[in-house]
Amino acid sequence: MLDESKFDVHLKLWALRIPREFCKVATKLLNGHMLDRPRIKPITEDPTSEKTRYVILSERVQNPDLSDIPTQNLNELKKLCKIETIPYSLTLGYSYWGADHVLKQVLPPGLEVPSSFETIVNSSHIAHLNIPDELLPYKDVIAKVIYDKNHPRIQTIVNKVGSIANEFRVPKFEVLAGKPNMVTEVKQYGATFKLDYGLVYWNSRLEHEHIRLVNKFRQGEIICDMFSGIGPFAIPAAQKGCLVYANDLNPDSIRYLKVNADINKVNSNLHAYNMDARIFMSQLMAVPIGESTHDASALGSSVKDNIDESMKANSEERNAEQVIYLIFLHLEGMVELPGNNLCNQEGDNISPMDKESKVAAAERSPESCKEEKGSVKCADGHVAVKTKGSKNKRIKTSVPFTDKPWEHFDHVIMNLPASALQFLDVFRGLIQRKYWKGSLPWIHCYCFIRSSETQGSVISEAESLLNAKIHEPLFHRVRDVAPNKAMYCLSFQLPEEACIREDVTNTAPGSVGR
Ligand SMILES: C[S@@+](CC[C@H](N)C(=O)[O-])C[C@H]1O[C@@H](n2cnc3c(N)ncnc32)[C@H](O)[C@@H]1O
Repeated sequence: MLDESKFDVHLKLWALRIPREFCKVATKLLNGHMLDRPRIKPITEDPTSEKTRYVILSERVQNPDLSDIPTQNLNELKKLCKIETIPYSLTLGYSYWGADHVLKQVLPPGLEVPSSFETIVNSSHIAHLNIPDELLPYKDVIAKVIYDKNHPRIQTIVNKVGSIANEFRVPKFEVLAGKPNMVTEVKQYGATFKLDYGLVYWNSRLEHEHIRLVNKFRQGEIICDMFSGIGPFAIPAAQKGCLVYANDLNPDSIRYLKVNADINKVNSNLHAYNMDARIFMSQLMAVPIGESTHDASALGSSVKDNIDESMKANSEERNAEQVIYLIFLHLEGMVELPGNNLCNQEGDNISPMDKESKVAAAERSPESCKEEKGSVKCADGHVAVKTKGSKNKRIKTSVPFTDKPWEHFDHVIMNLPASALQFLDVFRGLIQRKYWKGSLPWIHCYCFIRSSETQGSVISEAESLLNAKIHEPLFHRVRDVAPNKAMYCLSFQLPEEACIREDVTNTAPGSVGR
């Protein structure tokens, strides 16, 4: 327990009682001789009369004859009004002192005082401490003081326990003071994110990176976010008018992603999935039974609309190919085969090829565009995103979504820096030439580079996982995470030799180029 009375400091001062209308002129004449303490007003009420005020004098004014104040100033004031000198006691208690002052007295000398903290963002009510080992015996008192000094802005004080070892990248926290409420709301560039800091990954320091990457996307583009978290890339991309397929292994992240899609009114162009990223990409590229194919034999052409009727007959075969592909990856140790939990948040069938459970734009009446959750879906699959009444910078546009990722997607985001590179082999033979339209996608793969490593070594690793040469890779330094470790974003266009498979019946999927 903290004995708050231990911090009381009693000051014996002098004050001048003056008519209240002379306060302003007295302030000028007594400049430099009034009490000068942070957060304390030197002119205060007179408890005995409404018509007078106390001007509290500085600790330096020791004599009741006021000989410490220049006589000329004092005489000028006396000429203007009647002044009366009275003793004035002031106690500066626990509530007056800042956290730094209090903790310096509480902690043993020589230990650094941890009066600063990080909130998960400025507007958040959660203060996040990183108490070093030598201060752990004092963690409760540190938390109490920081809580008392920052309440009500701060309502929960947490301390990170251990290092992040779990696959969801969620730090463990212990609540040291305040309400054990880890649910908070943060804002980034016009988007609102609700999250439970104890259940999902969140890092405010990535704010600039989120927006940097999203700025590269254009409205109407199709984005696959393999490790989406609660959506700091996915939601702004959807706001911009992209169609986003977002996935995360952590069910809580996907729960909050859906909440955030609702809050930001982008449900109509964001699909959320909860599975391993490898399975997600494979499922995304699985072609549905009965799906008509296009003669898209040449990569690089933008629109192919000659329907190849003969391919329809092969749809069952293609569906079987997707199953073979997953079994193949499983046998290779690349994926866990999906169990019953392979569904998205609404419990839909996992496959994005299931048109019924996805954007049903094509099934709508051709005459009308229907308004739905802040956007307008039209029969031709166009989505017009509204801006009215929303603070968010959503783009008013008409977006020609294909909603057939096996035909085309533009960008893949892979923000799992500790191991995203290892997932690059999922792109081997992922794209079937006969369905694909347009240019090949860009991959944005986050990684850490230690001082012992080079960008060249990262490229070598990526090329060996893709089994293809990467042309014109781009590295962007995101931030330093430790003295000899930095986070980078490696962006490159997926090489054709890595990702294209001609005919799955002849070539075992996933084995392309091995
Ligand atoms: C570093 S966080 C990035 C989250 C978000 N994209 C962001 O920028 O804040 C990595 C995310 O990957 C998820 N994750 C980890 N392993 C995964 C896997 N095998 N498949 C899919 N998601 C995974 C974690 O749950 C976590 O939310």
